[in-house]
Amino acid sequence: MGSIPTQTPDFPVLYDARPDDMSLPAFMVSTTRGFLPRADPIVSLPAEFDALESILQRMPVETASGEPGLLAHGKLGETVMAELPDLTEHMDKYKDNLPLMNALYRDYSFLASAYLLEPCHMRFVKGEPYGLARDVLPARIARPIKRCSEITKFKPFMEYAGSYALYNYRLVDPSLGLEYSNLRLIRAFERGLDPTSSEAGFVLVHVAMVSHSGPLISGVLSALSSSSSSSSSSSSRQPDQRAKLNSSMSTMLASLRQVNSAMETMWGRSKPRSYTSFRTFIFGITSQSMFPNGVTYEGVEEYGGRPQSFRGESGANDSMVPLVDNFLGVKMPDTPLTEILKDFREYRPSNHREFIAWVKFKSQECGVRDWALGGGKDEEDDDQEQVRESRKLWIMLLDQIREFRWRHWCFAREYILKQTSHPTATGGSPIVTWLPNQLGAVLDEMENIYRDVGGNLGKEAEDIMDLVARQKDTLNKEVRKFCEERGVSRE
Ligand code: HEM
Repeated sequence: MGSIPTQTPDFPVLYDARPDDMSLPAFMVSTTRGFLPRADPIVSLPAEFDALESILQRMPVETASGEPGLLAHGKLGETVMAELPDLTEHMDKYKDNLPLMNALYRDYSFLASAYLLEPCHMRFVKGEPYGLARDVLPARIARPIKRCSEITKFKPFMEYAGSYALYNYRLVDPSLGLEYSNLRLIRAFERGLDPTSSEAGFVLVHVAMVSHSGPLISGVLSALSSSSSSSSSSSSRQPDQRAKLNSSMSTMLASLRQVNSAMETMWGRSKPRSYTSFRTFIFGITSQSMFPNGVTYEGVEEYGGRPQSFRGESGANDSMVPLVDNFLGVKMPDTPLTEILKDFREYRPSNHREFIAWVKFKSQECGVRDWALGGGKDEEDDDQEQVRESRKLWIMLLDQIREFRWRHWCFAREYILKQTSHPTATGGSPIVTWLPNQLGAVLDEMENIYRDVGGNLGKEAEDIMDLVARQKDTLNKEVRKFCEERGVSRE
């Protein structure tokens, strides 16, 4: 890996995503592409993998031509056993091309999930419970997925960024870029190769949201650099640093507003009633009734025949919200549900994970929160209007995270809770209580901060806080109702 031109001396965030550099991992944080891969995903595999390509094209319930595919007839498992050789030996020829390794990881992970969950899908379409999935991944899938996951540093199971969502889009016309109507899926389980399908809408709305994350990252970086004084002692901050902090937070706010408005398009692009039919294939192994004893990865020496367990792909592995949580230092309750939130961090591209951890460390080291909220020594020296602006922006940033998590709770209600009684989400979290754990924490945080700074932040902030009080009440009632109906505990 050559030297990388970076934005900050502390963390190698790219300001040039270097799309043609195949020696770098596909996913590295950049101020231009944010958390999207450095270049649009590789679509085609080398000829040695033709057998894999052929099965993947015939695999979806509805193929690109509109014909029923292998999963429509429950024929995937036998086709894999009849046609797919173990291609692991070809993988290492390409190991220095990390984006290509990522494409192979995506494709093997699609095949692995479809292979394992095919029996559950066949029961689901007959209106039966999921029952048990296959619990042995044959060597012809297990060995190559293990090898490319080692090289790409993903888990050897489908992940959100590296596979299902962020490495699964192509552009119809490259000159039109990431405009929504120009996006198509590369791989699908159900009807996703039709761009108007709910499966395509579900995935592509994630891509559309993340396409706005570049300015979020620039804003965070510049807010952190404005907050660290040259001597790292808060008393030496200059007045223009607060102006820079405020303008950086405004940049973050503008980006989050775009992310949230892209999220709102989910309702029209992916229908609540269609979600459960493609979701069968994105469940993980961890905490799922379909995999009571994990999955054995045949032929993978390192596992010595011991069954493995991995979480399923989930937006919970996206990096935007955790980035802002860490920048703002949002306090999560000390509950087993928060432990799941921490575990989700393990399922991200390693560079995203390191960046998010670095932001947490840096934000604490610089004391951004205290300074922004006017609790530091500088308060008397700073222009009071500017301090008030910082406080308001802080509340407004939290409000964007509240909005994201509130809409999310509405998604969970409409796409999942009203459609199915299966108690566990794709990532393996308990469906009724997990999202409210974090949403409740943000609502509490907003009330605490607003109270501690003494309010008085203007009409816009007052309206936000009124909404917070109402949503807190509604959330409590809804969670209580769902818990009672389903007989689950709130913790
Ligand atoms: C129909 C749309 C969606 C549904 C039904 C849905 C469902 C869920 C569920 C059930 C969880 C709990 C974690 C788990 O999987 O075990 C979750 C978490 C999460 N999802 Fe989604 N999701 C949707 C869309 C999105 C989109 C578009 C994004 C954008 C990046 C996203 C980002 C997240 C995040 C960040 C979390 C963690 C929430 C937190 O930290 O409080 N989701 N989602």
